[in-house]
Amino acid sequence: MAPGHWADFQYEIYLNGLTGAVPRLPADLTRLEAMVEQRLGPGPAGYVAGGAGDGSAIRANRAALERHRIVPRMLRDVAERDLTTELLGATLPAPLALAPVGILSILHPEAETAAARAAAARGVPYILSSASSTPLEAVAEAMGGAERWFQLYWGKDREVTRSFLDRARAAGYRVLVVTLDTPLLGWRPRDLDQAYLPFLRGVGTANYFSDPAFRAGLAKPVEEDPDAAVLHFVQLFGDPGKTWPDLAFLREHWEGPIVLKGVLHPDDARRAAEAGMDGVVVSNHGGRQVAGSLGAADALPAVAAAAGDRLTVLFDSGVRTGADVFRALALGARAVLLGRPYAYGLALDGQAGVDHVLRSLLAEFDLTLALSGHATPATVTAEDLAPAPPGTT
Ligand SMILES: Cc1cc2nc3c(=O)[nH]c(=O)nc-3n(C[C@H](O)[C@H](O)[C@H](O)COP(=O)(O)O)c2cc1C
Ligand SMILES: CC(C)CC(=O)C(=O)O
Repeated sequence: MAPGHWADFQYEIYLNGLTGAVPRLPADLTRLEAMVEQRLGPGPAGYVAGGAGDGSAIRANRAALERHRIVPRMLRDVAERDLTTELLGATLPAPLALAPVGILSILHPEAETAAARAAAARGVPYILSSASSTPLEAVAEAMGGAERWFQLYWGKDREVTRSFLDRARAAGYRVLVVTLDTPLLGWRPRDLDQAYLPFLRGVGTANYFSDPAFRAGLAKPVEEDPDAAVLHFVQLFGDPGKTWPDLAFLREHWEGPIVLKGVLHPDDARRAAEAGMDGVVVSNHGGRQVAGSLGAADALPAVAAAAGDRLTVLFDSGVRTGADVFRALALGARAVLLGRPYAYGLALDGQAGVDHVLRSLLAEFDLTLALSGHATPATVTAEDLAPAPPGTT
């Protein structure tokens, strides 16, 4: 993708209109959630859309972004735009990666492989979840020559962790994203009320069940006693006993960049830098873990200030539009991770659906950038935002 051409998707859609063809998915990505609710059963749709407790953290994520209004500037030559972004030693076509979203096979049979292919085709990094429905080696192949990022659920069994890191390295993953905010699953009423937990049926366990260290911990092979294997997975999946000094183990066993996901407090960002980490993702896990927690965008400026130039700051939780990408950059992020919207695109139209979501978001971001007076993401700052008047969000 040539720099600055993301907005061409807009013309492509208009030109299709000459033949009467309209896109299969809407240009307004906020409509996807309702479409998925209609298309899939309440179990999978609820699992993806749902959040912790009363859903207040999901609402807080949106409110924290919408509280900031963009202040467009005029006559600043935005004819040639370049969205390329240097991130953790790589050049990305835009300040965007796809967030790790586990168990995608509840949404589409091609699951992570389809999402990885869609991202790779546009040069956007896809962060593969530990809780993938497809083994990491197979997804790496689907990524082709694109950047490979692996998200680690840092569980109780050190040998399994070590084995995951070895496998990820051998499969060409370069960046390790360590998710800190899910040592336990949050209280999620939509799943509880439907007794819907796909892991109990073995969904999302592909990396574990294919892992020699995991298999060594079982009394019988997975194939002979799958229920015992699931139980073992549930027991070792998260580790609420971990503390900051434990990061030394990961630092020792991973040579590439390490990014800690789920950081919301500036002191935690400082500790990440002290532990030799390379970046943080400011995130509240899409409001799925702590009901009542602050909107992730509310945490961004202070974490970015604490990170300074010691850490690369990424952001997710609530990104739905090109304007949201702009806001996150203005608040201090270098790039954003897109979560639920691409999972909805996958659910509705497989790889093509993810492609549609990616191109729509980046076209809208490119246009937002241009129409606000910027030719590159690097010049966007907090000066481009104004607070929404009280009572309007
Ligand atoms: C269905 C679902 C599964 C997720 N699985 C993972 C996961 O396996 N690992 C992880 O670090 N985060 C996971 N997340 C969190 C996302 O990476 C990201 O933080 C979140 O989706 C951002 O919120 P948003 O989608 O509302 O923007 C998951 C989120 C959803 C919705
Ligand atoms: C716990 C996982 C396997 C997936 C996840 O992170 C989530 O559902 O939020």
